[in-house]
Amino acid sequence: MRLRRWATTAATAALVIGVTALAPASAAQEPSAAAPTSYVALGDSYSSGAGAGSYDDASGDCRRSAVAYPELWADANSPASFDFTACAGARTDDVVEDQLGPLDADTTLVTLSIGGNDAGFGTTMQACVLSGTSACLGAVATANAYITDTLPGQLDTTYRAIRDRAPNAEVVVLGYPRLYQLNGTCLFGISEESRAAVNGAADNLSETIGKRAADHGFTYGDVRPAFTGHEICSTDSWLHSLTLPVGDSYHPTATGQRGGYYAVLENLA
Ligand SMILES: CCCCCCCCCCCCCCCC(=O)Oc1ccc([N+](=O)[O-])cc1
Repeated sequence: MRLRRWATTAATAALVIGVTALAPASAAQEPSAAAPTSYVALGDSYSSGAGAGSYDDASGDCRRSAVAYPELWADANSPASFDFTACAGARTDDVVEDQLGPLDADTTLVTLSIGGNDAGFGTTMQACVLSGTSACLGAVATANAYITDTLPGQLDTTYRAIRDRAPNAEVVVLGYPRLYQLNGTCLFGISEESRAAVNGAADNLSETIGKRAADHGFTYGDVRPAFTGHEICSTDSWLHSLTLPVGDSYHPTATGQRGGYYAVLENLA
């Protein structure tokens, strides 16, 4: 074996010239150790950690949290490089235009959640909260039609751009939780019928994202099981209900980032 012969030759040379510690033996005998991990975290507010607190001041309106799942993964796995470009409010085209800078052929891991804002997460929840059940059901129907008809193509474009820029990376796409525990312990808020409809849209969104990810050879992490029992109206919610100011509304708490998102990612990458 060429490398073993090189190691023997080097050891001999070391003896001849009187060097006793040229290199650790393991370094010479394991030249193909795994390449260092280079991690890039893309996506929207569910990935930036809006709602979790401990924001990086420098991230401004992107609201990147020190306890968002990408930071938790980086803390636990000490990648050689870590770039966190996820941003609250991001849509698919924002990822392509603003977030892919750090990706290159050395990138080994990419994670993201994306698609909820394209599908109208904010306007849908606003209709549900402010305008009653019938408006909510209408807004959810509009979101479902978008998720079925338009979002798949937008995800394809985004995933292709990621693969082009990071040809060697494992790409882990994370979905979204159901927001509500049905028949739970909610004293106020939207109607039970509206809650069920919103959950249905969350399922449609997660299933659509999972299918597109699989078709691109990406790994999909379904967070719905991890959040089960921790939805709004449960007694141990990992999601904010309506908050003031509204920016944290319907987003994971710090516990949700850890127990819902990071736990799923750590099992996959
Ligand atoms: C799409 C249909 C709505 C039905 C509900 C589905 C439930 C779960 C899906 C969650 C999708 C969340 C997408 C990401 C949310 C996001 O970035 O929120 C923002 C957070 C903050 C801002 N902002 O401007 O500060 C804007 C948006």
